[in-house]
Amino acid sequence: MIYTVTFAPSIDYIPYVDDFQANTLNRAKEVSYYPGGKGINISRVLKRMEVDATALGFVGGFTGDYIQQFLQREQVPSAFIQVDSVTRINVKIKSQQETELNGPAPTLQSQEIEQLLHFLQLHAKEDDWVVVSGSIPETVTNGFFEQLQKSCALTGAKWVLDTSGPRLKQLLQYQPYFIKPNQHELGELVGDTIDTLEQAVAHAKKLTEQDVSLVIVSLGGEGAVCVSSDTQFLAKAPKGQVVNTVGAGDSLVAGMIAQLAQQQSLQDAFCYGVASGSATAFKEDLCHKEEVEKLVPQVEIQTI
Ligand SMILES: Nc1ncnc2c1ncn2[C@@H]1O[C@H](COP(=O)(O)OP(=O)(O)O)[C@@H](O)[C@H]1O
Ligand SMILES: O=P(O)(O)OC[C@H]1O[C@](O)(COP(=O)(O)O)[C@@H](O)[C@@H]1O
Repeated sequence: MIYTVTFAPSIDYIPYVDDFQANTLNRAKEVSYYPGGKGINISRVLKRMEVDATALGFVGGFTGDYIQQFLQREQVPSAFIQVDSVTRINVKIKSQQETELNGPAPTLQSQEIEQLLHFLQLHAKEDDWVVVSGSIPETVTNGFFEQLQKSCALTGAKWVLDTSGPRLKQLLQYQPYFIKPNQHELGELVGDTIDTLEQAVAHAKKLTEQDVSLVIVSLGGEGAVCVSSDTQFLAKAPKGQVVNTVGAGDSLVAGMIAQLAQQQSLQDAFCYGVASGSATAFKEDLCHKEEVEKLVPQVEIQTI
């Protein structure tokens, strides 16, 4: 079983606007509302790939109800903890460019966080995966991750971290199996600007020498690099008409884990992950299995 943890779910509100301008009234020609937050996106993609996964996290208010109903309709298994605060709405304006405005993560009470930890300690067993993705509220202390690491070490479950900012740096000491920063997030993590592939690979390599087994750096339309202690791959992304890149990174993570959990090789899993990211970038909502499989042969993988 794969458990996705979204501390800060969202409704992704997507207005499509011709020629968006700041400081004036804009009118959207169309809008969409999707359940969002990185772990929730990963769970939705895994469901479409016919891989067992349960979405965990914290939801509240009318927005939380919307997310739960949406996931139920798609038959995405979930076991959310209900909280008092209203789940955030993240705005993703699609115009000539994409402009995003994400709300803050919720403030969680210590007993709510404990409830999640107990669930994971009870359920995550050997060969299971715990994927912690997206913003992490400040009230979720490092102690949570220390306990999660201990529990995974005891059971043989793997835990994965896809977050950004200072928390990514702080949490590496708890040795997630893999991380997936994008180019910008890797730069923030290592305190350097990443302008070239060589820089991305060199920094990723250093990270694998410290706390992480695997580092995937996603490079948007360029593809991604995958670095472990003994392998280095570059995958060039397929070319296509980009419609909406929200959730592309989450789809990459979902595709990789889906394959790794089915004992596929790292190279095949990475290729499938990159195809999944691109399949999502080429449509409005998240990718489906058939779309991913059509793109797999177009991903150019090379050992670097
Ligand atoms: N313009 C694009 N064309 C083709 N594939 C894309 C494009 N943008 C993203 N992708 C795919 O999605 C993956 C993740 O995208 P990226 O934007 O790097 O992640 P994030 O959403 O986490 O910032 C890329 O590695 C690539 O496979
Ligand atoms: O928790 P954060 O970092 O604010 O990110 C949440 C946002 O990221 C998303 O999960 C999309 O992530 P990616 O584009 O990186 O795959 C949205 O659904 C959500 O609005």
